[in-house]
Amino acid sequence: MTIIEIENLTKSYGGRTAVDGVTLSVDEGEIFGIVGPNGAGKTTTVECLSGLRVPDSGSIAVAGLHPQRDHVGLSQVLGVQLQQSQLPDKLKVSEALDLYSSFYRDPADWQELTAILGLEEKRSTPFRKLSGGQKQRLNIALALIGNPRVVILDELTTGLDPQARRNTWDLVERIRDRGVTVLMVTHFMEEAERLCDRLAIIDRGKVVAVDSPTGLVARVSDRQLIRCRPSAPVDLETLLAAEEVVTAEQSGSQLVVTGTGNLLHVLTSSLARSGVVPADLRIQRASLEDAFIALTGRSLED
Ligand SMILES: Nc1ncnc2c1ncn2[C@@H]1O[C@H](COP(=O)(O)OP(=O)(O)OP(=O)(O)O)[C@@H](O)[C@H]1O
Repeated sequence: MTIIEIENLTKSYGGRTAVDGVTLSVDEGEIFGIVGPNGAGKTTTVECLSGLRVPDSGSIAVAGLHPQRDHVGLSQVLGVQLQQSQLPDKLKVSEALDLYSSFYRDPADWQELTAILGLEEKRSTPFRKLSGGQKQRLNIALALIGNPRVVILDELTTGLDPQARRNTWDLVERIRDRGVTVLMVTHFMEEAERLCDRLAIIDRGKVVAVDSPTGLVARVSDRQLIRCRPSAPVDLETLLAAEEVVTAEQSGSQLVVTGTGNLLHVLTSSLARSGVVPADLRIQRASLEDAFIALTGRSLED
């Protein structure tokens, strides 16, 4: 079932187009990513979705609600964690959670949320004394406090160290496991690849492609490259006879095979039939980053 529907959304700032005809739909229960370089229009899109900005044209529905007309209803079904949200320095974690709970008819149990988010020990700590990761987790708790059906997470892991980033990914999966639809904005390809069921690549205000991470990679290339060190010389002719194998070369002790489909199975079973054991076997495939470059003509850092 579709829970977010965006059709032909446009938004300009002083004559400069930030979002240029974006059409997207997000299914209930999925983790959907919006990926694109700085300035692509990602934040503007989610700000329009959450009712913080008024679009120039186009239509938006979240759980059937209109972000401007049904603002009060929307706030009960949508939780938002925006980039760089700030709380007053002296506000304690428990005070922030109490305050936000009071905005909702049926708030979540924030004691449970702080336990899930690893903030139990920080309940009496003022906002300014929290680390970057703890602030992020508090912002996530505040986005979840209203028991939303949909949560928007914008650049959730920017500024976090690799460990904190991985912990946050686990957390996003746990949020989805609670039945919440997650719409996340990111410019980290690894994050999108790891977490998102589907994602939209946005570039210069337009949607370039929408698909699963593997679907996007396959659009660009399903070519794989396998390297290994076989325990005995390999009959390359036999390997090349397989439909999946495109090239097979032996250089020194290394065997390098490229191909498509279930290449790994074809290679390992062929070697096994001749009693050859492949050591140090490594597979390389195109990455989401490669797909992004092929689809947009530039890298995320451009
Ligand atoms: N309030 C504003 N006033 C004027 N221009 C703006 C405003 N907000 C965004 N823009 C411009 O609109 C374009 C899209 O910005 P937006 O923040 O939506 O992109 P983004 O993809 O989220 O980028 P980032 O990852 O850097 O946040 C950019 O060119 C940006 O400079």
